[in-house]
Amino acid sequence: MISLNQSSMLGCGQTKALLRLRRRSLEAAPRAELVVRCSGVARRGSVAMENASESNGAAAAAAAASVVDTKSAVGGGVQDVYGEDRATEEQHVTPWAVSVASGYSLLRDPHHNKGLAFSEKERDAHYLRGLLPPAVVNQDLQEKKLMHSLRQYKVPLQRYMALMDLQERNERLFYKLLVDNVEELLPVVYTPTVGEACQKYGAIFRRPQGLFISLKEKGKILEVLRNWPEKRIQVIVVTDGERILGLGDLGCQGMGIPVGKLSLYTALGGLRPSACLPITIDVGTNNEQLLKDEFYIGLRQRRATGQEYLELLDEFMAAVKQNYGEKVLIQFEDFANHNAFELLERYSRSHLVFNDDIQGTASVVLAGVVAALKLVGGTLAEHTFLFLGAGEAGTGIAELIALEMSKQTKAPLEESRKKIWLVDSKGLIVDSRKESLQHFKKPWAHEHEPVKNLLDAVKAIKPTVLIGSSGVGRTFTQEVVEAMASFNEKPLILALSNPTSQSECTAEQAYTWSKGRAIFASGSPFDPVEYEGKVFVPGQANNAYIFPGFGLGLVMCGAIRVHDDMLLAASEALAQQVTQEHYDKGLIYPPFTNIRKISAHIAAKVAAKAYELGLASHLPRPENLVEFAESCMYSPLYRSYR
Ligand SMILES: NC(=O)C1=CN([C@@H]2O[C@H](COP(=O)(O)OP(=O)(O)OC[C@H]3O[C@@H](n4cnc5c(N)ncnc54)[C@H](OP(=O)(O)O)[C@@H]3O)[C@@H](O)[C@H]2O)C=CC1
Ligand SMILES: CC(=O)C(=O)O
Ligand SMILES: [Mg+2]
Repeated sequence: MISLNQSSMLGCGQTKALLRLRRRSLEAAPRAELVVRCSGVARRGSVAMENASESNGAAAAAAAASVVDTKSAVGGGVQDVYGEDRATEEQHVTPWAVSVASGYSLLRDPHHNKGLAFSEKERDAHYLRGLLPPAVVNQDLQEKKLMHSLRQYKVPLQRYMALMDLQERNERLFYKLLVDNVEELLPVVYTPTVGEACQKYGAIFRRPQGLFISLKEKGKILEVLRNWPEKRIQVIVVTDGERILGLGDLGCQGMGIPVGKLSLYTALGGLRPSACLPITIDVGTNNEQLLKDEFYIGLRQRRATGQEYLELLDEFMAAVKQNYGEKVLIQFEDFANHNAFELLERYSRSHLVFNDDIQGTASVVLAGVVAALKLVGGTLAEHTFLFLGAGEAGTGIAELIALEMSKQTKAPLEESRKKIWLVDSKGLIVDSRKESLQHFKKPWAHEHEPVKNLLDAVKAIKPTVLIGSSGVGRTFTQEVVEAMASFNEKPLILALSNPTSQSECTAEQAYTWSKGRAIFASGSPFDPVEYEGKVFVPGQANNAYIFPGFGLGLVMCGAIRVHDDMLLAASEALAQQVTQEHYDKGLIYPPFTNIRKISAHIAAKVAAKAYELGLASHLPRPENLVEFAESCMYSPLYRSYR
């Protein structure tokens, strides 16, 4: 028999096929999980047991031992992950033990708990009698009940907390809710509510949901990684909390962002929850309010910078590679731009790194713009772009649009860049400012006289596309939108800043001030708007469309590096999912309801590009990459336990 440990070394499609085969051959016998304990911390080993009943416990243990990874050495029945079996007598080792999750501990294990959905047979086999009330209900009914009770909460943060509790209690049910009700729940686990959750994270903190790596852990980051109970990590989302959405420095409380992003990796992209690791690097915070807050959960010091900061990051990146290998995807999220560009550059040749704010946002916005061409006409190169905000999102998007323009027109990149203008807090970026500009702004310093504010820049540049990426709310004023509408039949206006409070304008403002002519999308969702008897449905221009499918594509082909052409491929795949029906509603993105299908197409295009570029390591290349992506996706449906 092949162990689950062995099977998980296979491609995920093969693993699924194997699991199906096993399930059939064992006649869906209920499955118990081995729990490996170390100093009181429950560790899950992906090991199947033939039978967990007391009467044949010895046989079960023997069977379990026979199915564990071949790497396990001197007995123990557990893979020798950290070389303890090989340790000499002088070396310290971890006291591993093996036990079976059943009874009360099974109910308390979020990965395996099914609540009232445990069948009569499972209740007998797993010592659950009396621990549950008599009713047996199915997962659909559990979902119906939970959605009903979630809808009773009028305060979004209460919904957020209820969902986080569910994730901690019953992981599969949490993901089933998220997958089946994505449009309704996305604003709860993600922007805008996750922003409020981060602001109040200390006060609402109950149980840690990811790894906290602070300056205190300097020199022992590898050990900290080893404290995490899962070993086969495929995606890490890491933040240092310095630029959380448009809310600024939230220090250690930024943890809500990696947790939220990774729940989308699973719900929207189908990555296994156990393969996802949220991490917050705590180097302090410059947020005075948090430093004074008695409930603050992070280091109470101002941010480390320079050499001290980089040394911690270097140690972290080296430890990740050492512990999880070359192919773990590290997604940087919500770092401040003075670190974000440098970190991406620093590790892009040694690690599989992706900055969602720079690259994921670029890919999603390019897709929206390309789709919008069907509504506004012209080619990419025939449009003129103006950004409010020249940071990670703004310059990241600008660069990818310019790259795509150049590919289409065969013009040099410098020429394409001239169609794109950016405004920062000091005004239009022009050549006379070049010397004092941060390096990522320099390519956008075009010849022009100085312009101090957005309205004057709009009037001077006359853009066809206006993109907000400033993190400052209500900066697309009535005058700005009216100016856009005065020289564009259909102005394309994207207010990307999150959360809703920081959106450059609301959907209602965009439609009303443009007299119903704007094509509008925003980073955080807005409800449909009725203007002069017509209903306008605003789209959501958010990197959540891209990163789950993008990450799945990288993981499923075993990519070793991210390449710009993969971002273009993801963007193309997303734009192709916009149908005439969507265009008829004025949408430039497909609805999130179809996101798993969309993610499969994105993953397929990304993987295809990786194979083409020689950056994929899982060989041979599957013939049908869309089908392969779908076959890799995690299903939140309950499994039967033998
Ligand atoms: N929808 C989506 O998918 C995404 C949305 N975002 C959102 O975009 C926003 C910006 O993120 P990011 O680019 O990473 O942030 P950065 O801090 O890197 O960039 C912000 C930019 O906005 C400029 N700016 C700030 N205030 C003003 C102002 N009053 N007028 C003009 N420009 C101003 C800054 O100018 P200066 O350089 O002079 O300081 C800077 O260039 C955030 O709200 C974030 O939530 C980000 C990623 C994805
Ligand atoms: C969406 C996102 O990544 C941000 O606002 O930072
Ligand atoms: Mg972000």
